[in-house]
Amino acid sequence: MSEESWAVAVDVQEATAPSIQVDFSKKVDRPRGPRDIRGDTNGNSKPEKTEDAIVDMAEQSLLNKLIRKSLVRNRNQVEVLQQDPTSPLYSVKTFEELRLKPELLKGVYNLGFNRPSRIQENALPMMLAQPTQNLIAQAQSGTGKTAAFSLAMLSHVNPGNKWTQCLCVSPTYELALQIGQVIEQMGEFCPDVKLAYGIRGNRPERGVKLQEQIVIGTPGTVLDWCTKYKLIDPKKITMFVLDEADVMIATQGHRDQSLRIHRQLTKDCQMLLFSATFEDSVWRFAEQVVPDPNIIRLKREEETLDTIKQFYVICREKEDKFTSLCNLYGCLTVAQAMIFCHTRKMAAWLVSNLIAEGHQVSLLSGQLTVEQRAAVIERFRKGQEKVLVTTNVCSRGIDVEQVSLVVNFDLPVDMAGNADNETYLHRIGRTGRFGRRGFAVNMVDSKHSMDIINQIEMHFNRSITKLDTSNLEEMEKLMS
Ligand SMILES: Nc1ncnc2c1ncn2[C@@H]1O[C@H](COP(=O)(O)OP(=O)(O)OP(=O)(O)O)[C@@H](O)[C@H]1O
Repeated sequence: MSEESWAVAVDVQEATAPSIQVDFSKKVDRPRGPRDIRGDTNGNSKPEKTEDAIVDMAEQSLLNKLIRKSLVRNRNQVEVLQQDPTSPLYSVKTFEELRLKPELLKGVYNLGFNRPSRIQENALPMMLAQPTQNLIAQAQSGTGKTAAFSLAMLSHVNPGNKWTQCLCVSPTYELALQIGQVIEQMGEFCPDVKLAYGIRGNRPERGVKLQEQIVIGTPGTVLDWCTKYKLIDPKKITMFVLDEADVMIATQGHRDQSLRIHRQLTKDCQMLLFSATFEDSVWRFAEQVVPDPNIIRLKREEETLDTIKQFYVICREKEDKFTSLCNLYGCLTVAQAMIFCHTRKMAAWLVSNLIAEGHQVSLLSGQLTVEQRAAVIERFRKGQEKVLVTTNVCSRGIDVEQVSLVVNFDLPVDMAGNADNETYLHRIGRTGRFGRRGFAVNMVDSKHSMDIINQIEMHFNRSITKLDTSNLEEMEKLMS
């Protein structure tokens, strides 16, 4: 089990224990060619994901969508593997070059998109090409995948034909709604193109074929609509989009339903598959669903420790850690800080103590709904609270540019109690971004946690300096 799912398990256990209530209102890889995507050559397989981890993946995707207001910066080059390497590779720098219908172009500009994102530059011409081409695209969340396939669907349909032509499946009800919203906004000036939501609770009349050209939904309902209720004729589907493939295949049922929908489509149907990550299992699934694919991949921008000063503070127990934290915070002119705890209970304890000290703190906890979490992040982003306390599980994907201090109140460890270097990098890589300077402070409360600091130092080959938070002068000097 990964540290993340382990921490989820800890949180689940803790959920049954009485928790401290905080009143916020008071204070507030590997890319492989089309012919080379079969299985893992090392024979390695990742452990099965737990149910919690699956829920967490879908929730994380939704959270990302809710909090994201603009494209994620990424300076990496897009990798393109064409099915036919001899065919010219088209990429566009403007939306005009795509020769979209004027009303669709108007919708794109109306969303505030001035030019295609990196992944869109290559993906859009491929998705709109004639004869049609299949595509597998991988890029992290926030790089413009949803906008890309929404545009492709809106451009693809013939509004004069009153039947479903594009099918898009997404892992959850909420994610489907989010995609639908993008399609609706982008298609605002295309009144003849209609969209239906194939999600639970939505029951059009049985046996009467839908007139909507685009259907977006979850695999179970969409499958029912195709087979049981006969609302859609799968043979008339000419574009099939599978979004968030990594989240989809994490649930066996979704995976099978997606394959059953796919099996009813014709071989001429254009297949498009999107995923934020690409483990081997995703590749194997993609291979089943997308024959003869073009592949586009945008690597994640590497996180780096280069612009981050790292420290550790020796403490005894949590009260002592708390005092150190207050000293530290008092000494620094910190824009914003993120503090990581291992469990929900510890995070709640810390928040209540910080609030009692008069700090403006928010808590990002697994007990909150996704919408509440999005609201907490949004407030933090706007600077309404300067400190965000969180567990690792809740914090993935949060980019707040003005964070200049990250505190590991609890150090990141794996199941065996060893340093979790990847999580360490994720956490502190949030600060010191885009050339800014950042600080990371690690609380060390045992010999074991000192060993972890040593492991982290060795792993990254960067020294972590001892800091005495009771010595203001020294601290100011070191952190200046
Ligand atoms: N060409 C563009 N120009 C400006 N903004 C864009 C462009 N394309 C997308 N965006 C915006 O960037 C954000 C991320 O885009 P989008 O949701 O399409 O990315 P994604 O890769 O699908 O990520 P996620 O899976 O998290 O939704 C959205 O707020 C979207 O409106």
